[in-house]
Amino acid sequence: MKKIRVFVAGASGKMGQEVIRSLIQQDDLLLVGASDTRHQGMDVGFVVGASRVGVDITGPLDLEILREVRADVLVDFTNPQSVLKNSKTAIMAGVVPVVGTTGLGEAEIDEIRALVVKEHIGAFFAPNFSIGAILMMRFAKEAAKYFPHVDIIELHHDQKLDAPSGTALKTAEGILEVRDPMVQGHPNEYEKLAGARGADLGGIHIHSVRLPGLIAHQEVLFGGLGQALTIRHDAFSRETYIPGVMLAIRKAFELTDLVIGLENFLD
Ligand SMILES: NC(=O)C1=CN([C@@H]2O[C@H](COP(=O)(O)OP(=O)(O)OC[C@H]3O[C@@H](n4cnc5c(N)ncnc54)[C@H](OP(=O)(O)O)[C@@H]3O)[C@@H](O)[C@H]2O)C=CC1
Ligand SMILES: O=C(O)C1=N[C@H](C(=O)O)C[C@H](O)C1
Repeated sequence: MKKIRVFVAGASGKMGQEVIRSLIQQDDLLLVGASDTRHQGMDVGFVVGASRVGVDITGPLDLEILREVRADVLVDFTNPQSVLKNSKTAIMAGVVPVVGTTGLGEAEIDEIRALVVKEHIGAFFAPNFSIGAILMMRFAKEAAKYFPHVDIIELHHDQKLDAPSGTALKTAEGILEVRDPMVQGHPNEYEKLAGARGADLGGIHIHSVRLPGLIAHQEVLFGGLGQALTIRHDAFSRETYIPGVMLAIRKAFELTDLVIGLENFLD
């Protein structure tokens, strides 16, 4: 059986470490390299069962490293500043990027889409790899057909760089596929403190909370006549994302275009 050769960028970060711990236990996937700007030049040990598996962390990703190790897939959990360059480097090296890093704007996604077409290769981006979060987004889209008034509160750990979260944005975009943009709240309302009503996407207000102790949480709050409906998802550990990442590596390997969202790989 040919193993899928996987390179991980952001390897010593919170997500990168979880991904590597899982990757080295998969029979059909092979970790061929790992890069990180924080711990470059280090051999990081991962304990699997009774053994210690050493992984060399190289510095920032480049095209030569990817070619040298004959990677098939690049998994990227880095940061909003690095992800565009890393994804383009992978595509140019003939490697399929599987990207969990959030914070890219529409223009940057369009750039990736154009490059994917030009280079005849696949690419996969997912703002959230957790099945519970995918269901939350699906249920929110369904509820919005009946409850057009909706606010989103996303809550994350205080090391998160981008706000609002990729998941909150995708939830709002999904809702806007089923209900038109509209003004929510009183038309004459005003903010006594800037930002009090949160960010606004098509009238959907998005509120971002950052606190130590949190991982990733989101509430989608719908208000209707004499009633309210709340859909909430909590990630209590980063293990929640791993089955989705492993599935995406296997599926993305066969892609020939840009696909966004894990829901595309679910029945
Ligand atoms: N899609 C999903 O399901 C999920 C997405 N995320 C997203 O994934 C990203 C990473 O999250 P998290 O693991 O918590 O973040 P961390 O900050 O813990 O890890 C990111 C790591 O990437 C390193 N890095 C930065 N630039 C590069 C580069 N060019 N090449 C190699 N490594 C680099 C950082 O090093 P340094 O400190 O030197 O910058 C850091 O060690 C975030 O955008 C987050 O929002 C997180 C969880 C789930
Ligand atoms: O930074 C994080 O931690 C997370 N980021 C993603 C996002 O922006 O939605 C996914 C999840 O919420 C965890």
